[in-house]
Amino acid sequence: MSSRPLVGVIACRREVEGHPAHMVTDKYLQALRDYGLAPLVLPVWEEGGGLEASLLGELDGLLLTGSYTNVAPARYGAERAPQNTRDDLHRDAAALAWIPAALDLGLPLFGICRGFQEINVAFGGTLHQALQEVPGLLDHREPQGDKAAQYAPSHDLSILPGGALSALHAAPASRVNSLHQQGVAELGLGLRAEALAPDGVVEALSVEGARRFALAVQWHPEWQPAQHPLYDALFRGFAAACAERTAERRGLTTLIDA
Ligand SMILES: N[C@@H](CCC(=O)NCCCC(=O)O)C(=O)O
Repeated sequence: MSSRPLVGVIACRREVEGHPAHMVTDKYLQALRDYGLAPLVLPVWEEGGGLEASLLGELDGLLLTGSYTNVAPARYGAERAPQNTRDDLHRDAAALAWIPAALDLGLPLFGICRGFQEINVAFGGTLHQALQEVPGLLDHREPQGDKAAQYAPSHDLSILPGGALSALHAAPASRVNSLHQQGVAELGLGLRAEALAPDGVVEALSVEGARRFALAVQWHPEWQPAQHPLYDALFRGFAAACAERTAERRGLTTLIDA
C-alpha cells in the first residue's frame, strides 16, 4: 500500500475529440505529487453528483481545482450576466454534493479559484459574475502573454490576522497571481475571510469550525509552489492535514481488522 495520502481531485467535464471527457490539468496533480500526496482524479456527472459522496471516506483529502468554467448562476439565485458564458453543470453537481460530505467526514479540503467559488456557493454565498464590471473593483483577469506572464504575481494581498491562513504563513502581505473574472459578492454563512485584494475582494476563505484544513484561495498556488513562500505554505499545510487523516484512517482500519 502506498504511504502517500490519497487526495481526490475533482475533474472538469469537457468535450475532447468529440466525446465528453473528465479532465484535470497536470499542474494540480503534479503539485500534489511534489508535496508527497497521491492524486486520484474523480469523475463528475450531473445525475447523482458524480462519485457517491460516501466514497469520499476512502480518501485523505479533496482538492477542488480552478477551471475556465463558472458555477451556474442559478446555483446562487442569480440571473446569468452576458459575460458569463462557460458552464460545467456536471462539476457543479459534484462539487456541491462533495463539499458538505467532505467536511462531515473531516476530510482536508483545499479549494482553488473555481473551487474557492464553489465553497462559497455551497455555504449559501453569491458571486459577482464579472468583477471588471463592478464599479470600484479591479479587473482580476489574467494579463496577456504566455503562461509565465499569466501566472506571475499581479496584485497585492493582505492576509487577515488570527486566521487559518495567517497560521500557515505569518507575513501580513504577499503578492499573488490572478486569473479569474468572478469573485465573492456575499460570503457564505459559516465562512471566514482570510485574505483580501487591494479592492477588498475576498481572496481566501476558511470554513469555521472545520475539523481539519478547510481553506480556499482565489489565486493559483499550484503554479510553481516551491518558488513562492505563501503557495508553498498552503501545499505544506494541506499535505500535513492529509497525512494526519491518513494516520487516523489507517489506525481505524487496523483496529477494525484486529
Ligand atoms: N471561471 C472562474 C474561475 C477562474 C478559474 O478557476 N480559472 C482557472 C484558470 C485555469 C487554471 O489555471 O486552472 C472565474 O472566471 O472566476
